[in-house]
Amino acid sequence: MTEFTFDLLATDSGSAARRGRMTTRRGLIETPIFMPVGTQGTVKAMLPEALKEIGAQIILGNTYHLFLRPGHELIRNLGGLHRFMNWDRPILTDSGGFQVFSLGALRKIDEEGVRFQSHLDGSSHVLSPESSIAVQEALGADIIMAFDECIPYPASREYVAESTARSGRWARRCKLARSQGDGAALFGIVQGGMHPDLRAGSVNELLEIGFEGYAIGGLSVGEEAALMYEVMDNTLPLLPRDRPRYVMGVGTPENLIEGVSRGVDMFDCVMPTRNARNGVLFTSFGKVSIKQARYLADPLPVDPDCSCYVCGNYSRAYLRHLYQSNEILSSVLNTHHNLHYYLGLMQGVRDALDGGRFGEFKKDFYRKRADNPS
Ligand SMILES: CNc1nc2c(CC[C@H]3O[C@H](OC)[C@H](OC)[C@@H](OC)[C@@H]3OC)c3nc(N)[nH]c(=O)c3cc2[nH]1
Repeated sequence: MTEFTFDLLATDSGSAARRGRMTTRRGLIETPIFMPVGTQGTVKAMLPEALKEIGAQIILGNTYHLFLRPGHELIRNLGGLHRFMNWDRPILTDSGGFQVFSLGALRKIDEEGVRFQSHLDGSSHVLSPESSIAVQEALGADIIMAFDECIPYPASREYVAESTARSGRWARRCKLARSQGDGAALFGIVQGGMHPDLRAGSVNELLEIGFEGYAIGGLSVGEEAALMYEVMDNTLPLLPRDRPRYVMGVGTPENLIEGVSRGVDMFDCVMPTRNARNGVLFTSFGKVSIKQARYLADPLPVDPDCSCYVCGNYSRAYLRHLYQSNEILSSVLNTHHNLHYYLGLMQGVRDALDGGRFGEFKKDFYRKRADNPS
């Protein structure tokens, strides 16, 4: 029996946006929510205390990475991933399929699962629905994802259909593989590429199996934003209203606002953390590339409208200096600011939905960017 619930608290009058609350065995999660990515048991450059200070409610871990290094049994023997990384709030782990395809070498996919060579030392491994669930349970994640194939884009309709059907069979095996009494919630992942009928077929199969939540996979794989939104438009209305919807790997601030408008509850993306390490900062008026010469002696904070620790204490000149000097603190401060921006954006969305003014919030979001084309 999982201790997982989802309550729909409010819906927006002018869109499909919704305000919700998840209850997990490690605490509440207010939605819509952005989940910082913590691939190898750390949200890069962030102390857990700093993550809490900026309001992170749940973070992500990666089955593929932790399975290969340091190993899920080692982490289990040390008390699980929460203890290992000193994070006592919820953790969601991906099932590893995507990473095998984006990182693994010489991989071979068949009905059993995926055989691949580690990108670290070339050693051979197999990930299957059963082993992926076992790894995620050993890590102790509070929300675990079904083992699937994230279909590359573009792909032939025939391949999309075959892969989606296989991911459906894998989803059924994942549900059967769960340990009874493990309090984690298992989410199914909808595939189907960019084909509405194959997406609908995938939804129907997952609904028949039954999951605590539903992810839309196979997006943010290089398609145009318009196509991403079209798939959301076709797929989200088919999912149960009383279950969380999670779009994987999404996205830019605009993607989050558009996804919320279409009824998405959960998002994850490496964008705020990866861009931080590359000196690209998110602000209410667009992106700032801190390495640009114009910031050399700029005394202003990154975003004068931002209330974060970084904007309260450091100038653009200093952040540019750190980046140019390749200082470790550059990644720390830039990541702190970018995650504060992403989490703050979603806090603003939740407040707007609570106040019945999401439409105004969305207009204001775009107006601020239009006034300052970066
Ligand atoms: C970017 N576009 C993107 N990312 C997709 C991820 C991975 C999400 C994953 O993306 C990184 O792994 C590479 C993150 O680590 C760097 C992971 O956080 C731990 C995150 O796990 C939820 C997908 N995962 C599955 N299982 N199925 C998908 O269809 C899928 C689609 C994605 N599109």
